[in-house]
Amino acid sequence: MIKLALIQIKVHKDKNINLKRAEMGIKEAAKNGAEIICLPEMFNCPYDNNYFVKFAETYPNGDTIKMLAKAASENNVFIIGGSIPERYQDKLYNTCFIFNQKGEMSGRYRKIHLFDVDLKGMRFYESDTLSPGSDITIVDTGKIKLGIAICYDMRFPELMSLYAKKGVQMMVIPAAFNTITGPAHWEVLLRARAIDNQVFVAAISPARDETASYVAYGDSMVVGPWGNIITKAGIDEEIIYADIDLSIEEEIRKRIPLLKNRRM
Ligand SMILES: O=C(O)CCC(=O)C(=O)O
Repeated sequence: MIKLALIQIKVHKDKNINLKRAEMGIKEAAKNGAEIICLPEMFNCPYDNNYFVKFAETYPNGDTIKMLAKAASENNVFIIGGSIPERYQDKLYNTCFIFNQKGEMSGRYRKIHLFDVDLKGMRFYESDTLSPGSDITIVDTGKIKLGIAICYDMRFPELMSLYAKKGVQMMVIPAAFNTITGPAHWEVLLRARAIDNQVFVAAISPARDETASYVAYGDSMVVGPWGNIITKAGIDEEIIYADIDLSIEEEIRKRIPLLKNRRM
């Protein structure tokens, strides 16, 4: 059994408040026995192109990056650090930093599929300020192999299949769906990707803030490899926990051997 915690927090316009809230959440989750702790997409910065440039940080000296490394070692936990705007050379990325229990960076994932959409009533072009990443990121905690994707990435099944083919046992997806696509697609996509690939899927959203320029959906959840919802948050701030039992995944893969039966 591996104890997982998803920290669904509100994102404020003040970065320091976001860091304090995340730090407190990590401490609480660790005290409750969580071994792997996950934060939401853009947890340190409003999900808004106007803020990405101002809030961006560079590894290893950014405040958020230092806080995550310290929190991982102080609490002896593995942290999937949601995502933050990262400055690298002359570009900005939507990046997830991952730290092991010693506070060492054990992976970094830059969102591959940027959210460039024009929905009725909402236009969002991440590519106005951000550049796409190009590499998948797999981290081994010693107990479980995790694949990282960010939000819109979950709409691209071939990315998730690539992770499954490479032996990933759980997808961790920091995300921030909204109140238009959330009710329509969030749960269906997460359950579908879990069933497609017979993996656990953990998706972590910010809590809903109706006053924000982009209203995140909430409803963070952990889905099992059978497509069942193991645990689910509401729309407010909350930490949810799940016990991950990899023998269930093994059993499901034995019963329906998709990886073996696959012909393309
Ligand atoms: O795909 C969606 O509906 C939402 C995606 C999104 O908000 C994101 O990629 O940050």
